[in-house]
Amino acid sequence: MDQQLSITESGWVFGPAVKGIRMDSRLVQPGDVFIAVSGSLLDGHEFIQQAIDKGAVAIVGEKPMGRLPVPYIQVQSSREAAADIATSFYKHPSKDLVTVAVTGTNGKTSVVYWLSAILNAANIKTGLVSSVVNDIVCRKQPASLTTPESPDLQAYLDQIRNCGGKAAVVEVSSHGIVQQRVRGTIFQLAILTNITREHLDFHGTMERYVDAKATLFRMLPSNSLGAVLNADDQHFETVAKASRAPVTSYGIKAGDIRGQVLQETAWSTDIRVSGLNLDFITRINHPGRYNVYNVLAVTAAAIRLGVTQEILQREIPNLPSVPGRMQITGGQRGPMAVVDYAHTPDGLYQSLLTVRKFTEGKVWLIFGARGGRDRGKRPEMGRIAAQYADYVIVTADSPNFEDPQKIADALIEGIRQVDDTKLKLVELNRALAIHYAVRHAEKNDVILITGRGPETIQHFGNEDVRLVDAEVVEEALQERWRQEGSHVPGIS
Ligand SMILES: CC(=O)N[C@H]1[C@@H](OP(=O)(O)OP(=O)(O)OC[C@H]2O[C@@H](n3ccc(=O)[nH]c3=O)[C@H](O)[C@@H]2O)O[C@H](CO)[C@@H](O)[C@@H]1O[C@H](C)C(=O)N[C@@H](C)C(=O)N[C@H](CCC(=O)O)C(=O)O
Ligand SMILES: Nc1ncnc2c1ncn2[C@@H]1O[C@H](COP(=O)(O)OP(=O)(O)OP(=O)(O)O)[C@@H](O)[C@H]1O
Repeated sequence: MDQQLSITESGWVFGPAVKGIRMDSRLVQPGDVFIAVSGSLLDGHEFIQQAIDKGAVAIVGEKPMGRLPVPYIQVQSSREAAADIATSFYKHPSKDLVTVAVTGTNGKTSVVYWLSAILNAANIKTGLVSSVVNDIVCRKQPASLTTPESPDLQAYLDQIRNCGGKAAVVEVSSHGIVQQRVRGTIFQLAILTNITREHLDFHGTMERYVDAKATLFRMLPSNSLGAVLNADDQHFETVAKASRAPVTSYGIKAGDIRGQVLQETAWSTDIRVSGLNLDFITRINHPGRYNVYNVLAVTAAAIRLGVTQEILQREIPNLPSVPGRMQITGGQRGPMAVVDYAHTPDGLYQSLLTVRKFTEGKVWLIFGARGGRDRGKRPEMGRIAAQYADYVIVTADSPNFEDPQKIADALIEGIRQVDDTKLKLVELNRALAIHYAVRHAEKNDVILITGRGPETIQHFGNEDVRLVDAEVVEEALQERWRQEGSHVPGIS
């Protein structure tokens, strides 16, 4: 049996037959090393035979195994080993790139998109790894997790390097940090957007959630470009203390880099940016105060990466839309519909507040909550809905293996605590819920549909149903306009 994988004092050594690293047996191809993980739902060790049948040349796991037809290496932690093996196999791609991590409860994808746009505009070829898409400079691939498992992350970074990329901006979730998906990645800069309630099903307490985020900053080398932190966030001090690297802070109320809001309209905000030798006025063509914070995070990071004030001032007004974030339909004729990915209490609050600002009529909210995720946030989101929307329609998000009615009940409980009369309808069929709102809204009302953004599949147990909020609302609007006797193109 050829030894295709071994561990020596100086690290992992690979034989010539090794072609890739996989943690999912279903994806194994001939020549791959398969790493078996004992997960929360399944045990990867049970898929070792499948991996071998598919051509795995070596197996790594954390349990003793009987005799196998390929070499088996037992380790303490499969996830840690996976990260070490992957960084070694792909020859530490993060060291050859300026690799930037973006973490936080909300705003990660927006910051990843916008920082990479600014860096590309500054002629620094930049790839990105995000929950929406992975852009490896020479092509784009759809994403599944926010932060890929370590072998996939290292493979993406390797591809970015091979495609001539000089920098990579990586969205780092708290799951990703705890599950060692970013172990071994050398970040030059790490950005924190904010920390509010989320994922307590996974972390248990807020302290542990904050600590998971802080771990990313503990990982920053002391000689790196540093940490970029939101000075207005309640957990700023905790995370700043965790960072071994220099801290650059940003904010509206405090921070090394300060944003002063000069003028706000429905769609844009004019800001003056000052501090750290910066002083310029620019326009953010995206709605909401939260996007001022996202842009300030991008600005602080870009400055640390050597981008000039002139480039920032010129490019901030051109920052691209992020799919499924404040995506507007039907504005010309009304009612207007907004699809937004808000799925945390703070995200929902920010989203409703933003929509409220540009609504002359009533605000309709259509929302549900994801099954199998933080249950405690549901009544809180119900309370926020009843407080800031005029009409609330409770529907299904992606229930996964939970009963959609029970999820709805938890949201309704919160709504009832604030104002029973706000609850307009409970309709678990999301398409019907959207059609109902479009049929009943007045022309100057706004219908906000939250929770799923650009997602295409709703999971009901083992059944997958295709549903894209933006497509359904567009179809409903067209139907309404047809009945009103005039057809107007939907996307405005
Ligand atoms: C809670 C969590 O993070 N779970 C992730 C984790 O699951 P797990 O460790 O429990 O794994 P498991 O499903 O029990 O399976 C055990 C092992 O068997 C392997 N397996 C499984 C089946 C098979 O046929 N063959 C096989 O080899 C799996 O690849 C895995 O390595 O590892 C799996 C393999 O990579 C992920 O698919 C799974 O993500 C689930 C689907 C998920 O939804 N994760 C979300 C919560 C998540 O991680 N989200 C964060 C961000 C959230 C945010 O930003 O809001 C993210 O970073 O994406
Ligand atoms: N800085 C922010 N503060 C609070 N809410 C925000 C912020 N930025 C965005 N949001 C809200 O959160 C939603 C998701 O934004 P975004 O995708 O950028 O965040 P995210 O952290 O990447 O989320 P995920 O990792 O779950 O994709 C937006 O649609 C908006 O409603």
